[in-house]
This record gives sequence, structure tokens and C-alpha cells, in this order.
Amino acid sequence: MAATIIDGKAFAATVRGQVAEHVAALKAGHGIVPGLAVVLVGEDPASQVYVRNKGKQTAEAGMASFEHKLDAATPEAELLALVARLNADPAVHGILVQLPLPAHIDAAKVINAIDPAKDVDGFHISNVGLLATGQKALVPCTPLGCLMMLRDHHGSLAGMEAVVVGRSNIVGKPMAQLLLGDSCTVTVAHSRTADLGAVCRRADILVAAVGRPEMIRGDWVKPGATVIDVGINRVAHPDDPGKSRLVGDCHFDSCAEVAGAITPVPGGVGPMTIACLLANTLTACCRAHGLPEPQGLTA
Ligand SMILES: Nc1nc(=O)c2c([nH]1)NC[C@@H]1CN(c3ccc(C(=O)N[C@@H](CCC(=O)O)C(=O)O)cc3)C=[N+]21
Ligand SMILES: [Mg+2]
Repeated sequence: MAATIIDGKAFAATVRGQVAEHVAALKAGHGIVPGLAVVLVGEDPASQVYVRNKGKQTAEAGMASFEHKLDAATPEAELLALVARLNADPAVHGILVQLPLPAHIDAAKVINAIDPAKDVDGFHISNVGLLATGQKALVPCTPLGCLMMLRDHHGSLAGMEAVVVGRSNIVGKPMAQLLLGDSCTVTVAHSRTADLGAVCRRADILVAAVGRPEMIRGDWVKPGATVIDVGINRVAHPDDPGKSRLVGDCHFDSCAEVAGAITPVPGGVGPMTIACLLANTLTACCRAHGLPEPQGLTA
């Protein structure tokens, strides 16, 4: 195995430590405590674990954490009313409505009801437009975490050929915008791209965000490339079908033989996503109070 493993778990702990330092200074200097509200609709057990982790790490960073767990049958109007209350609450600087939402709720309507200044997911159309036009936005956490790892590993990304596989609003599209902002030459590919392997092999930076377990194999990777694996897929364990294991969108062993650097799953992009959620909450809090923003924790 040739590739350097990019340790997202360790890097995320460093980022959370930086956030915690800023939070302590805000508290000591201004009596301000950044607050994050997480809204979960429905009973999905995987989501509940994720929400619990977020709540724990928020508290460890010294922030206030507000959890709202609503029944799966909650009417859209009730969710919109909660969002309005959180928008008006001065103790809440960040709002995350966990996706996916139940089918009877219009997710776009709910997301666009969040105050863009509190939209720590960066999914509101106003933040999407600000990012696309190079203005100060709140940036989606997963692509922001990927960008931080790439900057940390490479320094400047200018002139590099980046291929993003996946065109979602949550990862693919904002990732492409961020890489453009760092002067990469960017291609957005997807499941319908003709000769996807040949396109991937052009990449100095290959970001896999298709949601298909182990789809990208070593023969699609340019020797020495940096591979960022955004996929988190739960699949049956090969030896014990009763158990499951997590795999990325990349076939790790074959990609690691060819790549120069690669993020593992778990322990890569996932922990960085949560660290960036805390960073965005801190950024939103500083902006709300007209205070200087943390350096190195924004795009
Ligand atoms: N509005 C909204 N924003 C989100 O950011 C959002 C969402 N909805 N819905 C659900 C997905 C999923 N997601 C994860 C983040 C971190 C890990 C994570 O930390 N994973 C660890 C551990 C995984 C494990 O062991 O289960 C890892 O990859 O190492 C996983 C999943 C954010 N999401
Ligand atoms: Mg697709």
C-alpha cells in the first residue's frame, strides 16, 4: 500500500479543539455562548445515533445544544412554526434540520424557512447563491471538511485537476464551487457520465460522493492522486451476514495501492462533517454579534 492515509478523525479533533478555544474566548470576553439547535423528525435509529454524537461534541466544545425530536407524523406547519421560533431565539446561532425529512414534508420549503444567517448546513438558497458568486456564505459542512483536509495535505490547490463524482446539492455541487474557489480545474461527473473511469483517471484530486458502495476502484485512480471518499455505506459483513460494516464509495485497498493519499471510511470525511458543523455554528455566532470570525475554520 503506497498511499498516505489522511486521518480525518484526528484532524476533526484538532478542528474541534480550535473551535473550543474560540468558544472559551467568546464566553470569557463577551459572555456569549454559541448555540446549535438540531431538529430531528421521525424515529430513524441511525439518525438518532448521529444526533446524539453531534449533541455530545457540541457540549464538549463549550456550546449550547438544543435538540428537538418530533414525531414522524408531525405536520409541515408545525415544523415551520418550530423553525420560526428558533429563528427568533437569540440563544440559537445555528439551526440544522436533519435530512431526509418524511415524504409529506416539503424539505426545500423548510430549509428555505431557516434564517440564512443561522443555516449552518449551508443549504438555504441564499447561502447556495452566495457560495456560487464567491461571497461570504455559510458553506455545507461535508464539502468544507473535504476542503480543509485537501488544503492541509497540499497547501495550495491552484491548477490541480479535480474530479467530483456526484452532483448532489449537499456535496457534489458545493464541493465543485469550493474547489473552483481554490483555483482547481473542476469536472463534475456522475452516474450517467460517459466513460467515468477515463474521467476519474484525469484527477489529481478525486472526490467520490455517489453513494454507491466501493464503486471507484484502483484502476480509475491516477497514480499519486489524492482520493477523498465521502461515501458512508452500511453493507453486509462478508464473513457474517448478520453484521454490517461501513464502506465508502471507493474500494479502499485497490485505490490505496495507486493513490498518493486517501481518506478512510470510517474515520475520514464523517468526523470532519461534524467538526465543520461546530465551526459553522461558531462562525454564525461571531457574525451575529459583529465579532471577528475564526481564521482557518471558514472557506
Ligand atoms: N441536515 C443534515 N445535515 C447533515 O450533515 C446530515 C443530515 N442532514 N442527515 C444525515 C447525514 C449523515 N451525516 C453524517 C455525518 C457524520 C458522520 C460520521 O461522523 N461518521 C463517522 C462514524 C460512522 C459510524 O461509525 O457510524 C465516520 O465516518 O467515521 C456520519 C454521517 C450528516 N448528515
Ligand atoms: Mg448520481
